[in-house]
Amino acid sequence: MTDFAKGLKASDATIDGSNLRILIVHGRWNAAIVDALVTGAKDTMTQRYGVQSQNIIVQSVPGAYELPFAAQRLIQQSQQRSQDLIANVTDSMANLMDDLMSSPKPTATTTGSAATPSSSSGGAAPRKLQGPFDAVICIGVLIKGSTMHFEYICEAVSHGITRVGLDTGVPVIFGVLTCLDDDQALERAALGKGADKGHNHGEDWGAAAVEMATLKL
Ligand SMILES: Nc1c(NC[C@H](O)[C@H](O)[C@H](O)CO)[nH]c(=O)[nH]c1=O
Ligand SMILES: CC(=O)[C@@H](O)COP(=O)(O)O
Repeated sequence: MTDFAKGLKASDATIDGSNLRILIVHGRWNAAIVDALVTGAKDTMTQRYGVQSQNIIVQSVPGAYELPFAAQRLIQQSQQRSQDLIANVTDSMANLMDDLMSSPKPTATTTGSAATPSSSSGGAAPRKLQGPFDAVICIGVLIKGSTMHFEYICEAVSHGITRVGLDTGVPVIFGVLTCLDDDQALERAALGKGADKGHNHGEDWGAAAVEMATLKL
């Protein structure tokens, strides 16, 4: 990795990520390298940008080829869940207002406490709204073997991840290493065998996710 590239930081550390919900989807091939990349992304988001660890959701899939499908489905489910929660809260508030409007007015002998909403509103206390994901990071490690399988997966995964972001409107960070040998992958997870361990690209992906999430494009 050139020195120039090492100096590139995706975003300004002053960005506040404390209210962000981030999804990390990762493959299980080359697991030791993937795990280092996931840790790099999580640590950067929590330690540098204040993202709360409980707001970083991690989902594994068999391999890189499954990343676009899983990212799309999890984004759609989070968006639907958020819409359902809002609808439930809206219904509960409407029922509560109906109850309040139909309850007898408090008299002078009332003990002075404001009429408390009856439980007939039926709605449970609204759960903490679990909003949709603000950004997604797809993490995988593809290492070329002896056939063209590598090329086909790289092509499918890169196009697939791009399409998920464009189709859902949620920023999806391309966190897939496409390496010709093990050493290239190790060095891009700061696990290199030489004196220079390399640079953990997961850190850059975490920073990019926070920046894209806060841009609210
Ligand atoms: N060779 C690698 C794979 N191959 C598996 C595919 O990603 C996929 O899971 C399988 O073809 C079933 O659909 N995956 C990686 O993540 N990394 C590799 O090096
Ligand atoms: C990226 C791959 O799918 C690759 O590791 C598979 O190896 P091979 O091409 O030798 O089957």
